[in-house]
Amino acid sequence: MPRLILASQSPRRRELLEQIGLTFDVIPADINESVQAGELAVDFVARMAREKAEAVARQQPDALVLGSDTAVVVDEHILGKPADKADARRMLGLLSGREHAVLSAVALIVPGQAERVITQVSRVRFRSISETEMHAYWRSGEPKDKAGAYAIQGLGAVFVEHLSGSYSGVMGLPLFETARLLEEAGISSL
Ligand SMILES: Cc1cn([C@H]2C[C@H](O)[C@@H](COP(=O)(O)OP(=O)(O)OP(=O)(O)O)O2)c(=O)[nH]c1=O
Repeated sequence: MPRLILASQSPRRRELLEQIGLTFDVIPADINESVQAGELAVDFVARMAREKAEAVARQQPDALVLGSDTAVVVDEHILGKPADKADARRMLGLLSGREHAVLSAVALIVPGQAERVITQVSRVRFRSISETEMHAYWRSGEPKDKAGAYAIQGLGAVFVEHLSGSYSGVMGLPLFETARLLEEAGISSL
C-alpha cells in the first residue's frame, strides 16, 4: 500500500479522513493563501487545494498527497479565516439571515499520474444573528480559525437553518469526493 499524506494543519480534516477508516500521515503545507485579482472563488479553492498538495508532494515524491481548501462565499466576497474580532463580526453580519455557499476543494497527487481536483459546493442558510449573539459566539473561541468565522460542527450549528450539499464539505473535507478520488487511485475505504 503506498503511503498517504494529508497536507493539512487542520484537526477537522484529520478527523474527517479518519472517519472513513484510512491510515495516513499529516504534513501541513505552508503556502501563500491570497486570492489573485479577478480570480473566481471556485478557481481559488481548487488552486489552494492543488498548491497545498504540490508543496508536500515536492518533499515526498513517492507518496500520495491530499490537499484541501475551504472558503465561504457570499455575494462576491470570499471569506477565509477572520483576522480578528471585528473581522469575524463583519463575516457573521454578511451571513446573518440569508444563504451562502461553502466551497471545498480536494486535490490528489499520485506519483506518475495527472493531478486530480474536485470542488464541492454546499449551500447553507443562516437564521438572523443578533449583535449580542455575535459577541457571545466570538467569546466562545470557535470562529477564530474557521473559514467564514463559524463551525457547523460546533456551536455554530444553532445558526444553520438549512444545508444542501455536504456536511463534511462544509467542515473542510468533502468525504464522498475524497473517497472517490482515492478509490480511483486504488485506495479503498471499504
Ligand atoms: C465553514 C467551516 C469551516 N471550518 C474550518 C475547516 C478548515 O480548517 C478551516 C478553513 O481553512 P482552510 O484555509 O481551508 O484550512 P486550514 O488552514 O485550517 O488547514 P490547511 O490549509 O492546513 O489544510 O475552516 C470548520 O471547521 N467548520 C465550518 O463549518
